[in-house]
Amino acid sequence: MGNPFEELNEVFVNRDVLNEEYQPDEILEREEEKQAYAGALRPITKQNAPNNIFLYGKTGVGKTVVTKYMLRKLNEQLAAEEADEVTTIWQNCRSLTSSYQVAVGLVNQLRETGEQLPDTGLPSQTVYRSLYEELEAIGGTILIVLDEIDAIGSDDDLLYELPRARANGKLEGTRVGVIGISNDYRFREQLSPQVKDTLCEKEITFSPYDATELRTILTHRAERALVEDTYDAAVINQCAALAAKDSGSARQAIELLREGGDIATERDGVITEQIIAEAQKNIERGKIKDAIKDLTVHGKHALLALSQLTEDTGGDVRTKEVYQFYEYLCEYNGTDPLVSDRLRDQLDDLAMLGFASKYEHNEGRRGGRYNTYESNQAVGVVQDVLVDIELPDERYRQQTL
Ligand SMILES: Nc1ncnc2c1ncn2[C@@H]1O[C@H](COP(=O)(O)OP(=O)(O)OP(=O)(O)O)[C@@H](O)[C@H]1O
Repeated sequence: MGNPFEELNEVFVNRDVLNEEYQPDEILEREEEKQAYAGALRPITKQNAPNNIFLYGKTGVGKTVVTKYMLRKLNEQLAAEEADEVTTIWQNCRSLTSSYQVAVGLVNQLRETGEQLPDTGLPSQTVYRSLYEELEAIGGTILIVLDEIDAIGSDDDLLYELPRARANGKLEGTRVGVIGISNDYRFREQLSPQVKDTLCEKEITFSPYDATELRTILTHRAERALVEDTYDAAVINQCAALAAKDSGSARQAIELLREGGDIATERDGVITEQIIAEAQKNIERGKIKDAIKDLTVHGKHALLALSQLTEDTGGDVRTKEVYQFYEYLCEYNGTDPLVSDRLRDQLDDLAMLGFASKYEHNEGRRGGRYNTYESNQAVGVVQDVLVDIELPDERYRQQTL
């Protein structure tokens, strides 16, 4: 028997080209956005104060990749002119839900391990002072990129403070510009007028890609990632069309091609349209599993109970039946169950998230009004993900209920 690795039919020349972290040397199909970005960054090349820039667009439409590209090009330009390069600080704000946390995140990026600030407990002004000290120590022009800036919510005074730091005498030798990135347009709308005026000094909107644009981006990647003749134009078109129809996200299109490549490598080394259809199903299944993992502990118990009952009864499960099994399941696993009204909320949430369907019944005076639920997920899939929750075996279940 040969080495199992030799049995694979490799389709990739360089699979990393289809990875999220890959930095393409060319940005395609974003000419207008690059122009607008260059315009917004231009004062820096003239030794003037930087603008603040706000980028908005749905997920996967190139906000990050274009920003990284533009910052690289900016420094290349400055180096060519023998001017001082700018310093960039990239802060993802995903789990940072206040100005305090973002400021601490920034300080800690700039400090050694032993000198980190605590996540809570200091007065905000102390944290801001530390931040200004760190920025002043770097000097020159500093661009602070706040990715997923919407996480900061309404606690946005850092976004007021930072751009005004120099005007307010907090910084002397340093110029700071903020680049905020978001895929939530409501965030921009809810900003206080003063913050909006400064942060959104220059705004660049990234629209979803259409199928033609995605085809260009994908073709360029495929030429660098895949062995010739392991795919054809129809496969590229299919990935582009599926992603354009769903989200307009280049990430989704690239992911489809990568997953297709993985499947083909385990088969006969050719990516076909059928394989891309399979890849799409795999990715969707993966997303469902991730979403189940993200449910609250009660959401998980409720979903497991509902999917088991859906399988046992064929669907249309009444709330009180779900409750009975849910309560039992919680106790079996050592979790305190919610009261039945709160379980109803959990079931409504599951329906809203697409995990379950809810049916409203009204049988007039005789039967009254009631709801039934049905799980859209097979109990096997749910149980595969929720390995921590034990489902008692059927005989035991029948006896107990
Ligand atoms: N115009 C483009 N040319 C080449 N690659 C692109 C282009 N646009 C997006 N990509 C690729 O698509 C993927 C997603 O892009 P990116 O991370 O920039 O999206 P985003 O808008 O920042 O999304 P999110 O809001 O989810 O962070 C990356 O792998 C990126 O390299």
